[in-house]
Amino acid sequence: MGIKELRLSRVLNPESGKSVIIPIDHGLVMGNVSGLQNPVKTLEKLINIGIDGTLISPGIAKITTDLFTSKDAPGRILTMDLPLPSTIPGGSGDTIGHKLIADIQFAIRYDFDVVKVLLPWGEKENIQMESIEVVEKVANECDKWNIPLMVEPVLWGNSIPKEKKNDPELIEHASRMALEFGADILKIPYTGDETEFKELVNNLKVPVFVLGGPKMDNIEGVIKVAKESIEAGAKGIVFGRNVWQNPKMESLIMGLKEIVHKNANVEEVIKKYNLA
Ligand SMILES: O=C[C@H](O)COP(=O)(O)O
Repeated sequence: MGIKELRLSRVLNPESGKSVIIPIDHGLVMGNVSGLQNPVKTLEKLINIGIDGTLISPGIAKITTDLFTSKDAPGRILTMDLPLPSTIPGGSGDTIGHKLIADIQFAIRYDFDVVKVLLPWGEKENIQMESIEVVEKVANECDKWNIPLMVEPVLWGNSIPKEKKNDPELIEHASRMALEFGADILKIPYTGDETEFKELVNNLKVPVFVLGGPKMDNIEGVIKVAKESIEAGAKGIVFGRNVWQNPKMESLIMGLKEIVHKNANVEEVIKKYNLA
C-alpha cells in the first residue's frame, strides 16, 4: 500500500472499505448556514454518532483537534480553497476568482488525511486559468508530500447555462478533466442513472465519492442516491446539508451507514429507522 492509500484508508470504514463522510465546511462559502450555526457542536454530535470522515475548513481544524484524539475518531479532509464571490451571501452571483486559503504545510501541520479543492468549470478564461493553476499547484504539492488530493469539479461557470448546471454529460466531462489534472479522488454528484454512473465510475479509475447537494424534499431521495451510488461502485458519500439540516439526523446517519457498509436496501432502512 502506498502512503497516499494509507492516508486515504483513514477516512474509510476498516471493514467495508467504504465511507460515510459528513462535511461541515459550508460556512466558508455560505456563512452562518442553517443547521450549522454551531459547527463545533455539530461535529461533536457527528463524532458521537459515528462517521468515517469529515471535511473541515482551516479555522475549524484549529479549534477542534481535541475531538479527534480517540482511535475511533473520523478521518479529516481539509478544504483548501474558495470560489469568490458567487456563493457568498449577498454576492453578485458571478465568480470573480478562485483562491487557496491553506497550503499543504497547513495540512501536514494539522495532520490531515486528505485535502480537497474545487475545479470550477465553465468560467471566463482568466478565472478558468486561475482554477486550473490552483488544482495543478495543489496536485504537485500533494504528490511531493504523499497527501491524497480530492477534487470536486463543479459546473458553476458563467458560460454554463442555468439548465445545464446538473447536466450528466457535462459532469462526466468535468470529472474527466479533474482526473487529468491529477485528482487522486473525485467528489462528484450522482448523475441519476445507475448504469451510466457505473460506467463513469469505472472509467475514472480513482475512488469516487458522491456529494449530497442542497436539501432534498424527502429522506427517501437521499437514501436512494446513496444506495444507487454505492451500487454503481462509489467509494462513499459526502452528504452535508441533507444530513445536518434534517431533524432526524442521527437516524438518517445510522440508515446511511447500513446502506454504505452493509448493503442494506432502501425500504428496510426507512422502516428500521422510522425515516418515512
Ligand atoms: O463540502 C461540502 C460538500 O459539497 C457536500 O455538502 P452538501 O451535501 O451539503 O452539498
